[in-house]
Amino acid sequence: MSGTKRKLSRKATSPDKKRKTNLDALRWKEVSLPDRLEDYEGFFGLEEVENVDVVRDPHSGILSYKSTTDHAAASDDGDDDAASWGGFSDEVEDMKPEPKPASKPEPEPKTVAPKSKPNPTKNGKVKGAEKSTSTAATFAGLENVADGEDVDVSAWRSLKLSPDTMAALAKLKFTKPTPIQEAVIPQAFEGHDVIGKASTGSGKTLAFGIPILERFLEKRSTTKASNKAPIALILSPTRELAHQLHKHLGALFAGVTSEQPALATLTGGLSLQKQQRLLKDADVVIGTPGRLWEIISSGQGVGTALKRIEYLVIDEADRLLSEGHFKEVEDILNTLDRIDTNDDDATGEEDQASEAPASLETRQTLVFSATFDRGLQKKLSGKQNRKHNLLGNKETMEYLLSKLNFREDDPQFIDVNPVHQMASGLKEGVVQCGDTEKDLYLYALLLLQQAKRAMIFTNSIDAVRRITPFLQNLNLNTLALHSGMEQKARLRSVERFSENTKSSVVLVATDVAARGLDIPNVDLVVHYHLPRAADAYIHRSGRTARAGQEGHSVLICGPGEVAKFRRLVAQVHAKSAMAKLGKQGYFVRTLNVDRKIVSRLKERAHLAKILADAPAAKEKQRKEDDELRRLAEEADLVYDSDEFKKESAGQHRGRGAGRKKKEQELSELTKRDLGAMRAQLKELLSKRVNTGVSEKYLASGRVDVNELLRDREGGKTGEFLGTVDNLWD
Ligand SMILES: Nc1ncnc2c1ncn2[C@@H]1O[C@H](COP(=O)(O)OP(=O)(O)OP(=O)(O)O)[C@@H](O)[C@H]1O
Repeated sequence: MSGTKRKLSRKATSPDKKRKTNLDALRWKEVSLPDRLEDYEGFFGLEEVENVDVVRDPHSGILSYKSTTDHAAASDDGDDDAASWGGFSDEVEDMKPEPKPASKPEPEPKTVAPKSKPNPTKNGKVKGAEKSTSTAATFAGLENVADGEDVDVSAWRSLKLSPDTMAALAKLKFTKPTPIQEAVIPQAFEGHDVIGKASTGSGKTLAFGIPILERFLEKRSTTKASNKAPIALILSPTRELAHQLHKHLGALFAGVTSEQPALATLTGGLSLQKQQRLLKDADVVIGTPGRLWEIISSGQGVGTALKRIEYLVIDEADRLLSEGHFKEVEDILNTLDRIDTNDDDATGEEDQASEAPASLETRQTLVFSATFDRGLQKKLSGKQNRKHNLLGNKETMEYLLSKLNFREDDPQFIDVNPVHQMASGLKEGVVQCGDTEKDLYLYALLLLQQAKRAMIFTNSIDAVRRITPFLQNLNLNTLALHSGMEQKARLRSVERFSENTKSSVVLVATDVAARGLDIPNVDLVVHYHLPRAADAYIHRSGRTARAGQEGHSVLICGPGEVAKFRRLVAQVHAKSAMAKLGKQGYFVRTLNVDRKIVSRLKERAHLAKILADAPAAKEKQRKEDDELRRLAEEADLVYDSDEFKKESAGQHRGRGAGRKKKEQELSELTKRDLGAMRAQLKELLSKRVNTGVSEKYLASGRVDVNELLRDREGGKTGEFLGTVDNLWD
């Protein structure tokens, strides 16, 4: 099975009501499938359409489709169900732009630079949203914005934005630009290529989103509908980030009162046909390299259309190639850059006679991340930098930049936080514990913290699979996110974690969630495993303390991880350390979690762990048994699993023997054993835990993590790295 299946349902109608139409112009509706079907490889979904007759020509035998009502066929302006798709699930809010005018004036001749700047509003005040000076407003607040109230957006005036964009910003209650927006937007308007670095959660999305919107607004009055092509392509390393970008940009575009840019997001795991249909009408295309290349290489003029983009944006650039997208990224860039002399492009598509010349000269490239190699700027300007690359991503970034066809010799390098890598409102801590105590300490930390919403990062999918039921067994509302999950389930987890920002919820994830995800009000990030590289630590920690808010990042550190963590912290805080030289500098504080309290949680954690691990151990055992039985049958032998286990028990020695024994014990637990444990755990969870301090109880979270992480003037309590003098030890 492959692709989306379509089902036509027939209804009798009089022939005079029928309109001949083509398949893509019909109003296809998605049919919900049972969950088990979603895992079918290559099967993206089922769509159906009503009020359509299939008519066979009596002479030629050719089939055609005739709509029996005006509603069956989607109008040419793209007003179909597919065009309304966007955001985190197939049913999410409608990002569909207003219907477009039937015709537009001729396109303006292409200019090289600078791009013309839009008109500012007179006083910077925009009707249409409430007055606010908050810079911590987020897109999540958009739903609450009431039209008809005033928001003072005069701080944006120096950027000379159009009234439409000013109105859109007012609706978002974004009263002033963030530093990266203030620095990048004028450069983009002047036609420069930009490489932008700013800490996590500092508003990089709008630093490129606003110039794209301005260009769209400027162009829309001069572009003929028939000559329409996307003006921007945004490449994202992960699917989640691509959908996040769609949501953010969609929220900005939705504030434009006149015609809005249409977004198409192309990611794997969701319907290919739907995305291809959206693409036809798109002004701004967001894509992950794999799916984007799949669509470009399938032909249909997509590569040709994308050659005309005026903005190429690479978000989280230092991650793009490390996601294994090397080949696709290269193919996409080659397609964008190829100047077609006669007929074929990379995909074998025929060039359209009406195609505008390749936009190589006018296309600007905007590259962003929170973590770039410190020596990158010098490299770019041709100076050799022999220093070590502290973030370990030099090669991939250098390679990517060498492949990008910048318009200028020297792109503008904008680093708005050269000293501090981490968000300013972030406090970092570490909990030290034994290797086998991590689950227990994680539970203790989640109970002790005042925070309600936490993201737990692990280095493996297996760990996510294990920790999620462990925490669920302890009555913590826990969701999972990893790349082994079916795409819709991934988006559902993010959506459920994001949607109710007031409830207590924990998201356990691999690094697939480390970048770009902008989920409001995450109070705590926990690194269950030490991240493999410093940039991962920065991006994971950056899921909290966003948009000027406060947050905490805590590493649960086993004995074997201490030295590596010290090195990692030294890398991340290297420049801050220089800046603070001679003064006390605590970058990461030890959280002295009271061992007495932890020991009172031990029994709960032990039971929860058995209950979480037993099903997986049983499943593994079942698979092993099946395989051995099959092999025995092939050899004409009788397989007795009990006998086999007894024999092999004696053989398991050395590394992994303990784990194997534990797995076996778990797999042998009966339903009854597990039921008894569940009852015991329930009993324990119903009781409060005495913290031993003046008869205080843990249930309400008596220990304040914030207090533990507070800077103490001259004091050494809770210090992890000590003074900066020791930083390089
Ligand atoms: N000018 C502004 N005023 C107030 N809030 C803003 C402004 N610009 C963006 N934001 C908000 O800041 C939050 C973070 O923005 P964004 O996701 O663009 O950060 P980022 O720098 O791309 O982060 P990351 O590096 O983690 O991807 C978003 O919720 C966004 O709504």
